[in-house]
Amino acid sequence: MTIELANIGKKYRNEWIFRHTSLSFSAKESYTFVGPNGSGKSTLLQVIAGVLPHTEGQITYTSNGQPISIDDIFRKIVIAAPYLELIEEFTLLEIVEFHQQFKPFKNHISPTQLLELIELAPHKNKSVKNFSSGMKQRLKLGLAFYSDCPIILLDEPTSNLDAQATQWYLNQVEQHTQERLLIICSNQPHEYAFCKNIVDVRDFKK
Ligand SMILES: Nc1ncnc2c1ncn2[C@@H]1O[C@H](COP(=O)(O)OP(=O)(O)OP(=O)(O)O)[C@@H](O)[C@H]1O
Repeated sequence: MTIELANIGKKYRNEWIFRHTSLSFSAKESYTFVGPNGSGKSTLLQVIAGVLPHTEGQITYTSNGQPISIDDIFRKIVIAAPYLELIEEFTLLEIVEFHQQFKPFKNHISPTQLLELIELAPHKNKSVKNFSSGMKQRLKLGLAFYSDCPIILLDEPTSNLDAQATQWYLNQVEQHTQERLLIICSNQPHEYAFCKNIVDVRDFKK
């Protein structure tokens, strides 16, 4: 899958967050959006994910040379981000089962198997509202890494992760993103050191 941004802009009230943004994202490549706090990384990521509308310009998603409509793109993209909430009243197993109805896991992995793989199985009947922030982050990342989607978007992937969980994240990136288009938003070089394409969003502040 590829994504093409042509002259994209996003405005909140009178403020352009980014403008005249033209970028190409290729299949099986990794990209990181960098820039200081408030520079527009998360906004750009959410526009690409289709969860925020853009103000001007055009986004084209293509699979095997065929354009994909915005209505179908959500099945191709998975996003993990601090501001995207989990359903707190659900147990861990219920969340995973719910997620799988919309975005099935790779290799027909079952919800129970997923919990083993992301090392959260002992907590399967616990309400997610009682999870620590690091456990929630591991769950969001696990759902993203194991979903069978060609595009994976990660915002601040190691926020709330301890050193051991950060190493787990780096191992998962290596195992699960080689064949996918990966876009990260980050201010932490250790979470994107492997990434070849760095995009500074300050370049789109005009
Ligand atoms: N719903 C909104 N309404 C108005 N302004 C908003 C809204 N959401 C974000 N912004 C503004 O858009 C700008 C970019 O925010 P964004 O979260 O994209 O930055 P960021 O680069 O991801 O920052 P950080 O590194 O702190 O996560 C900020 O000035 C922010 O205040």
